[in-house]
Formats: sequence, structure tokens, C-alpha cells
Amino acid sequence: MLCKSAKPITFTPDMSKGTTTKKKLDVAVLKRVFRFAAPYKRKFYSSIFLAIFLAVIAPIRPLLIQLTINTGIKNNTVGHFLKGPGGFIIEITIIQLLMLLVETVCRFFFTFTTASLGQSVVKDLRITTYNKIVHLNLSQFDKTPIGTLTTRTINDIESVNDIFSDGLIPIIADMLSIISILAYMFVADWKLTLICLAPFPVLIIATYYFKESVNKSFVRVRNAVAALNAFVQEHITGMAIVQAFASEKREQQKFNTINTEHRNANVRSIFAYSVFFPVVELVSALSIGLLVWWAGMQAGVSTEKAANAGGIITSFILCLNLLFRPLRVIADKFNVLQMGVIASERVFAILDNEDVMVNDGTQAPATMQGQIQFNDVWFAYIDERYVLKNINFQIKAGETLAIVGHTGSGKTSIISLINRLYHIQKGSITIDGININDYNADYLRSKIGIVLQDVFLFSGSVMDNVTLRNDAITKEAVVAASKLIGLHHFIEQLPGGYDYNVMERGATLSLGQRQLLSFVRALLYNPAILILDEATSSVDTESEALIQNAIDTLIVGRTSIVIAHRLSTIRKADKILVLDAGEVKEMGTHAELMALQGHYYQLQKMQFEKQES
Ligand SMILES: Nc1ncnc2c1ncn2[C@@H]1O[C@H](COP(=O)(O)OP(=O)(O)OP(=O)(O)O)[C@@H](O)[C@H]1O
Repeated sequence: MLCKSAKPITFTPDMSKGTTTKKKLDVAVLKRVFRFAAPYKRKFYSSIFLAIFLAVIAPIRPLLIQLTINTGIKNNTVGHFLKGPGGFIIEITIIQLLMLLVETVCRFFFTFTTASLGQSVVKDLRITTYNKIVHLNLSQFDKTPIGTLTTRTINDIESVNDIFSDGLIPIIADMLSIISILAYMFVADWKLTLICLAPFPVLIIATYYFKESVNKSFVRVRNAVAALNAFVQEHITGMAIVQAFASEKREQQKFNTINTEHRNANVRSIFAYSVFFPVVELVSALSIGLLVWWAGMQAGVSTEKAANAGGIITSFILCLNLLFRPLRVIADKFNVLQMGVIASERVFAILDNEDVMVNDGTQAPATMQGQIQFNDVWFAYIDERYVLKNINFQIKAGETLAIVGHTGSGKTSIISLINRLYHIQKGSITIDGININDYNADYLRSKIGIVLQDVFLFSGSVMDNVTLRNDAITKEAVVAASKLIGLHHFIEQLPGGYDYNVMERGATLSLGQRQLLSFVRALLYNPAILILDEATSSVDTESEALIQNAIDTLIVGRTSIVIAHRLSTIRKADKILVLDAGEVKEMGTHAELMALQGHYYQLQKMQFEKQES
């Protein structure tokens, strides 16, 4: 059947508001993220292998340093191949250089592979999410702010990338190298290692508090950025209202408040960093101090220890540096991981939303005549709050039906049902005797042309907007359609003509011009059924005549349903349906309904007296 709209929406309250809250790491979500890495097994295993390899070779350089000092420098030993004095030092230096080279190359491949794995997962996840969004039932978009869905597909998915490039795999790599270095240190001199590590509990406590504090400010900064984005986006879109009502100052104050919160949140995280890094330096200096102190003390005890002190001190200093480097950033990496998991959870909430359009209808006859019938149709956007009640009517193929009624009476709702943008709860709608649910949805929509009052234009050329980037439609066809609609002359006068960029949402065009462009679009797609919501706003007499002519051209030879505001359109209609509070009050021709002197008669008197005069 149709949609599984009975399923509850899976957006969490946080998602719809777009705010981030602090949460514990969710392993199940993490596992699911890693399932997206399955097609990239080679990259995944390469990065794990490189992490292990880098960890294993991490203590080799400190060991070589120790050997250089204790064996090479002190004894001036001959080498394995170079038998002259200092040969051992030259050989070991060459090995060190080779190790450095191997480490650098491996580190490059590790960074590149993990980042590239993250980007591959992001690419797939973004396609899957976008695909899901375009197939969601329209009612989902009524419930979810557009900004939220944009954040999910852009920012949140970018945070998923961080799980790979800055999160889990780098954390594993760091942990492994810490274990490897510690193992080397314990084997080399376990007592000295314990002395060096004495200040580490301070570092662990500092790291914990730093992580918590940065995490809190991270959440605050994220929410502040979201609030800033939403505010700026909304106010730039509604700038005309802001300026027209001279409310710039009030809006400025609101903006200042949000901006201050953004600054405060950032300052808090800067504070945490400013405390943490000196603490790390302090602990590091203490460790080295303890190392030198203890090794010095031991040197005084035995001549053998004194002889090896130089080598072990230098090697341990290098080890401590190798230990502190990952420890300094591990808290940050944990936060990145945590935020990545939270972001993934929100993205998965979209993927798990089952309120999608199910296109399992198969009917796709060669031609559609366009005979439409509504049988006892009941429809509600939300639960059982019906906005259309028991609607019955029939339009013969090629006829024009005008729908009139007060604002909110259900006119737009009726036209949204015909191409299955929303789904009815009771009754049935048929076209040429076939239930609309049994048609293939793509076929059905290709046969129905819709021209809405609020015409949506994409930023791009006039040509792209009327063809919707369908290459099968030629420039000649577009020009011919524009001439028929009476818009060719206007388009020609635009800078660049048909290549003129209409800007976002067609902001540079008037409402009338936008509607005429959408008429050209509809004409090019040559639908069997035309659904038209006439523009209500007052257009000048010339545009009014243009629009009327265009409508007359458009409706020839097709079944048309027009939400009519113009008297001329209504009079020409074969049938007029009068809606009131979701119910059909009257139906008939203009003459019949006027003669009835009922609801329609009253509407005419109220709404059109002015136009007639
Ligand atoms: N997406 C929606 N979600 C929930 N309720 C809606 C939605 N769209 C419309 N409604 C409600 O459904 C009812 C009918 O609305 P509809 O837009 O069909 O009226 P209309 O006759 O086209 O009004 P107008 O002439 O002002 O465009 C109204 O009460 C409206 O509040």
C-alpha cells in the first residue's frame, strides 16, 4: 500500500530543535557507523595495520639513542661493516635515519588512509541520507525545520568523518603507541619508569577535568553556532519585514545576546585549554626532573649505572616526549569522538524514519485521459483533525473545475492529494477509473502539472528553471512555450535572456513573472492534468491579462483544477466547487450557483464585487 505513516516519527526532541546535549558514548551507534566502512575494508584494515606497526616501532628510536650513547660514543666501538673508529655510530645513525624515514612514510599513509576512509564513509552516508530525505512523505517536512535537515546532511555528517580521521582510529593508534613505549621503559628500567610516572595521576585527573569542561563548552559552542545560523538565515530571508517595521535595533539586540553567548562559550573552552596545556608542561617537566634526579642518584651508587646513565636519560627523555605528545591531545580526540557519535545518532534517526513514500503502484497506461473522481474522501494532516470531510466530485476528461472557498477551507489540501503528496485516511481518489495508489508514482506525477501560488524557483538560469535541467527539452521548445504564454518578450529583455540567473527563490522577479515562468514550465512538461493555484496578490492590469491568457492557453485539451481567485477564470470553468470548512457546500456552473443564491452567491458578492466594478 502507500505509506507507513502510522509509525511514530523518530526525530528526538533535540533533533527537531537542532540543539546538542551532552551524552555518554553509545557503542551501538559507533558500531553502526563502522558498518558504513564495510565497503572500504582495504582502507580500514590498512589504517589498523599501520596503527599497530607505528606502535610497535615507536620504542626503536629511543633504544637506538641509548645504544648510540652507551655503546657507540662511550666505547667508540667499531661497526659491523665499518671497521674503523666511530663505525658503530655511523651505522646506527644510518639505521636511525632509515627508521625515521619509515616512520614518516607510515605516518603519512596512516593519516591519509584514515582521513580518506572517513571521507568515503561521509560520501556514502550523505548520499543515503539525501536519498532518504527526498523520499520522506511531505508531512515530515511540515514537522521538521528545513534548517535541521540541512544541518543533518551537511554538518552532522561532517562530524561523522571526524570519528575516523580524529576519533576512534587515531585514539587506538595513540593508545597502542603509549602501551608500546611504556613496555619498553619498564623492560629497560622499571624502577626508573615508576619514578618518572609518579606525576602522571595529576595528568590523568587534569585530563579528565579538561575533557569534561571542553566537552561542555563544545556543546555550548555548537548550540550557539546553530542559534547564530538560524538567526542570521531567518533574518536575511525576512530582511524586508525587519526594515519595513524599522525593527533593526530590536533585532540587533537579540543578535548581540546570541553572539555574546557564542563568545562566552568559546572563552570557556579557551580557559580550559589555557589551564590544561601548562599543567601538561608542568607534569612533563616534573617527570624529566625526577628522571634526571633518580638516574643521577643511581649513578652515584654503582659504576656500571654511572656508565649507562647518559644513554638511559636521553632515551627516557625521548620516551617521555613520545608519551606526552598523544596524551596532550587524547582528551580532545575523545570529545571529537563523542560529538561524532552524537551527530551519527541524529543522522541515523533520519535513516530510521519509516514515513517514506512507498512507490509500489504499477499502473502506467500509455495515455491518461484525465477523468478525476473523489469518492467520500476524508483527509487530516494531523491525527484525526480532518481538514477535508466526505468530499465527492467528478471531473470529466478535458473539463475545468474551479475551487472556491474562504481561506483555510481546504482548497490547497484537495490539490495536494491528487498527485499523492499527502495520503487520505478514508475514501478513494481515481483517475480514469484507476485508484491513484495503483499508479506508479513517477508516472502519475509526470502526468500532472502543478503551478502553485508561491512559485519556487531555484538559483540558476531561466532555462534551467523551466526545463528543470531536463536535457530532452530543447531551447526551441522553451522559446515556443514562452511565446505561447506571452513571456518571451520579457525574458528576451533580461540580461542574458534565457541564461539570466533568477537568483535564490527567484528573488529578482515579480510574483506575476514567477507564476508566468511556472506556466512555461508546466506547458513544456505537457501534463494530462493541470493543477493551478492562481496568484492572489494584486498584479497590474497588463500582467493580469497576460496571466489570464496564459491560463486559457494552458488549460486547452487538459483536465484542469484551478483554485480560482479571478472572476474570469471562475466563469469559464465547467464546474465550480464551493468549499467551506473542509466540506463541499455547492457544486455547479457559475450560472447555476448564482441562481441558487446560496454560499457561492454570497462569496461572489463579498469577494468579487470590487473586481466587477
Ligand atoms: N501542512 C499542514 N499541516 C497541518 N495543517 C495544515 C497544513 N496545511 C494546511 N493545514 C490546515 O488545513 C486546513 C486547510 O488548509 P488549506 O491550505 O487547504 O486551505 P486553503 O483553502 O487552501 O486556504 P488559502 O486560501 O488560505 O490558501 C487549514 O485549517 C490549515 O490550517
